[in-house]
Amino acid sequence: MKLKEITEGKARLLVPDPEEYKKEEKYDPSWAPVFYNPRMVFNRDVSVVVVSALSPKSIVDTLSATGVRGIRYYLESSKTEEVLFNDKSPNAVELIRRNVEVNGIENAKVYNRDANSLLYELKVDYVDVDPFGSPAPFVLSSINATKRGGSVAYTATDLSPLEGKARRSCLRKYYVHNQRLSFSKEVGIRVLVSKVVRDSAVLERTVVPLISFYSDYYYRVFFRVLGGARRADNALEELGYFIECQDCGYHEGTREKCVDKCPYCGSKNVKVVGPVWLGKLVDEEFLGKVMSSIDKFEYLTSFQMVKELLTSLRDENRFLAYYNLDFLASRHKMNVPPTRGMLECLGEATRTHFDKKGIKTNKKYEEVLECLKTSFSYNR
Ligand SMILES: C[S@@+](CC[C@H](N)C(=O)[O-])C[C@H]1O[C@@H](n2cnc3c(N)ncnc32)[C@H](O)[C@@H]1O
Ligand SMILES: [Zn+2]
Repeated sequence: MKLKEITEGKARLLVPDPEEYKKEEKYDPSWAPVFYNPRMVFNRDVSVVVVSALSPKSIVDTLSATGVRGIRYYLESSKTEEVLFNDKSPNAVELIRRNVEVNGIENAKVYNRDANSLLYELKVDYVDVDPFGSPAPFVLSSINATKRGGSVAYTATDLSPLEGKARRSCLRKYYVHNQRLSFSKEVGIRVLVSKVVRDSAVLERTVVPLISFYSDYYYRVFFRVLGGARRADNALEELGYFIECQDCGYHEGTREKCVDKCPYCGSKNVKVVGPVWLGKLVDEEFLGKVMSSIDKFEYLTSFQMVKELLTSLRDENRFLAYYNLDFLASRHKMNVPPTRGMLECLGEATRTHFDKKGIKTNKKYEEVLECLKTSFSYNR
């Protein structure tokens, strides 16, 4: 394997040299013998910051590839007592061993196993699941491998099922009846949380979302894992459905599955999606802890972006499901209103990191529509 040395965060890493694996001057990380994607640096930077607030004693980097995550958590988050690395690819394992040595990681164990079978043999404080595509095949085993009170994180890059484009795939992987809605960027993450809540309940455990976000082409969610059938039952109570009227643009989250007409305008042209997570996507106390120690991560290349993301997550956490202004305006045959004007008009409202054209508010739908008309007169 032709390698190149790079740095990411505080780690020195040997990764496949992209120049060697190009095809017709193009490069895709999946063409190299071991996967390393520079587009995921932001995901890893946020993860380093979050894992630092979790301060786990033992970590498993379940799908390690180059080992970058486990190495960075050890160097930048907390000197954990034990870091376990795993990948089913022998090439990856060889590279992980070299990278572990280059970075002087003591207490590392490197496995060359199928992730699911390994996870059923472990109990650790923090499990990281960063797969190709969907994390669904690893949810049960990773929840099982997390100690009570510990944490687990998932990356999902399979946006097509999660956002309701690949509907059958969404049903297979997540058992959610999904379809395209104007706020599907947020629906997608709530489909993922719903799956993790339901799988945890099977094990008489539950999960509390600590930090959940969307970026670029993936979702990332960190959960606290708690024990107890009663808690699992309570979490299931927070699942429900989104309905969206295709005529007037009204939407809501509801426990009611059989909605056949729009509660606002009476139209039958209504889409229903679910079961989705209708609870909070962020634990505000935990987010406060993360933000209070953010300054020690000033060295991160994406430091400003991480701060902006955390601030946005804090601001939008009190609202459920954003309105996409393009969609609303098109339903009412109007020009798209200025976002600033809408925010000023509504008062109790915020932008959302899910969508540049999105706003979140808990104002009544009548008021949203009123602002759609008047927001043009606000200062831009
Ligand atoms: C997206 S890559 C991981 C990237 C890495 N976490 C990072 O941040 O750069 C997924 C890795 O999972 C490995 N993999 C896929 N299925 C697996 C399985 N069932 N058990 C163990 N490893 C697996 C692949 O070989 C690949 O290296
Ligand atoms: Zn309607």
